[in-house]
Amino acid sequence: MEEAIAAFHEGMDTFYEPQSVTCTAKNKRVLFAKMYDTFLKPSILQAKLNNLSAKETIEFLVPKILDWIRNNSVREQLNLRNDLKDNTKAAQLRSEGNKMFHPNVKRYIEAIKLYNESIAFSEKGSTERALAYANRSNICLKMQRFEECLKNIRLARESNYSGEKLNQREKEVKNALAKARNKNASSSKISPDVVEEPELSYPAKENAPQVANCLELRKNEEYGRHVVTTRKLKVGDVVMIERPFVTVLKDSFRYVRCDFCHGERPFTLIPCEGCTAAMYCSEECLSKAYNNYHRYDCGILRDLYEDFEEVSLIDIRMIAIAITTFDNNPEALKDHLDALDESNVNGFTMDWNKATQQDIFNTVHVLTTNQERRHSMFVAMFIFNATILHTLILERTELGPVCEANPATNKFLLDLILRYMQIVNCNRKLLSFNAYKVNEYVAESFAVGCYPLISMLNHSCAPNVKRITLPDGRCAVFVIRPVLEGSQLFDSYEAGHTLHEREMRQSMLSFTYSFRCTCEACTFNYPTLKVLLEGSDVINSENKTKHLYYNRMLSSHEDKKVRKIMAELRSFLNETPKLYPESEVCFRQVEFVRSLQVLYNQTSENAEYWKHCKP
Ligand SMILES: C[S@@+](CC[C@H](N)C(=O)[O-])C[C@H]1O[C@@H](n2cnc3c(N)ncnc32)[C@H](O)[C@@H]1O
Repeated sequence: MEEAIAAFHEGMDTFYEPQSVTCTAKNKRVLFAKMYDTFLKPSILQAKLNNLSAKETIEFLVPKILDWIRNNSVREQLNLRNDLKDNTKAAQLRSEGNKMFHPNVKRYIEAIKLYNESIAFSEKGSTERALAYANRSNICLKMQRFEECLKNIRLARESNYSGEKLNQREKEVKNALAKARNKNASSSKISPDVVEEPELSYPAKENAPQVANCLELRKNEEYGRHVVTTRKLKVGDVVMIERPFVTVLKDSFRYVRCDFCHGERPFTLIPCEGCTAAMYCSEECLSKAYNNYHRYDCGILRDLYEDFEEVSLIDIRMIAIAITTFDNNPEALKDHLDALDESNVNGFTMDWNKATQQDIFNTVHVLTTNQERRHSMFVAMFIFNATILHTLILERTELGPVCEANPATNKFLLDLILRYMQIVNCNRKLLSFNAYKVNEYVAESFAVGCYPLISMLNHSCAPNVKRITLPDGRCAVFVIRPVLEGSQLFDSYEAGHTLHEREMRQSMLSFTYSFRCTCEACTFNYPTLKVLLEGSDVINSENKTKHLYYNRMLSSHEDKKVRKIMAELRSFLNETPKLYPESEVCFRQVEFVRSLQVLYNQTSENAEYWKHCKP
């Protein structure tokens, strides 16, 4: 068992960015391991001896885990606490921001993040809030973001800013703005290089405008539900473009992006007045977020970010969306689900043109949980997390009194938290953008979400499609290897053979997704790019030269150049008689994917910010 726990930690750390796993989240795992050793192990064994099904095992374990959590002061040990505004903390954060802002330091991006956090912690109308906005206006001025500077001056005044400094700054900004406007009016306008949005390469299904009509959903013993193409597909084809059902920002973007639309708006974020964990780009996003989900995650969001892994964050947001979809009435949601015939829900045949929010919700509710396949230890860990989350929701949201009055609703809520935790665990996808790291662009994820139809794609370590996040959060599925008519489409669950060794991929896939991968890359042990690069034959050295050339072009991030090489790479991949995984084909495919990211992912404005900062 220790091995399983070690694999569990290792799996988590290897694949889910250890830096994003907070100290308390690690504590929580240690607590879980303690509980496992003290009493869970024999209980699970007993469930096995009694031949209990996964569902019965859960019913059997829930009360035991609940008792253990209550009797072992788990909440205190995890330091879970109400999220309150705190002007002292706000002042501290602002002073750290000032250090970053200092002319000798000039780390404006870090300073902005700290000022934003200070704004989030400050009380409404407080001097602290006014000062943080005023400081943010100063950075805007330094970075020549004049409109945003004026907005911050307005926000500072609305927060009762009383000093003189802002009048002078406002004058300065207005002058600079007038000058900039005159300059723009007199200079000839250069039209920006607009990259067209990708579109489906084939007519859409009549019932589902987000899917090409050549895709069908099938089901078999080996793969469960899976997606097959009824026509041959070429590299570069776009076969799905789907909107996520739910998304959650990653921790490191909370003070940079809007919690609702996820736009990168560090200079103008405004805080939620109920918590310190969510900021928005506008009153409109703030109110949409509140009505769609935040009324249920407001009181617990900070604890979720600090003490739980991302699965729990998305889980709670899904619960919140589910309840708001049913007019904030958990009992109506329960009645709906009691009456739902899950086997009849099929996102590929449903009419999306007429679908209600409730129909769309059904497609997510029936995503796979893998409950029957999952190792009991992991089921127990989900129960442990779900039980803590359930307690927090009861204590800190309006669902508390509703559940107290109705034990059936109370149990339903816990069951739902547990179900969605399992769904999220094996269906979540990363949303990516082109981040700028001092002097180069890299693909990075800023959020995690769930998509109803894209979730039907199974995994291969040598996939034939690639998901690309578009700037509005939709995900486009591009073909990256020629696909024969009648074949299955395979995505990669962030475990491609070009990056990870077989052993590592297989342990992650079995750990998170509960299946043993038998894809071609696992069967024939395809090499990683590193191994291919280290090869020293003549073809490889030519290949390396080309790889360096393509990388240079890609890192220029110039649309025209990238579009040209994207077309070149696509033709090569469609026409080459060489077979995958010959090194040339692997390299060109990796470069092709990068060209799609450069062209279609949203590109951070960070490169622009850095011009004003100290390197
Ligand atoms: C995102 S879902 C994919 C759709 C799923 N097959 C279904 O029926 O809903 C992920 C789950 O599908 C199954 N799966 C994905 N790729 C697989 C593969 N290559 N072989 C077997 N099962 C796979 C695993 O159970 C995995 O946890």
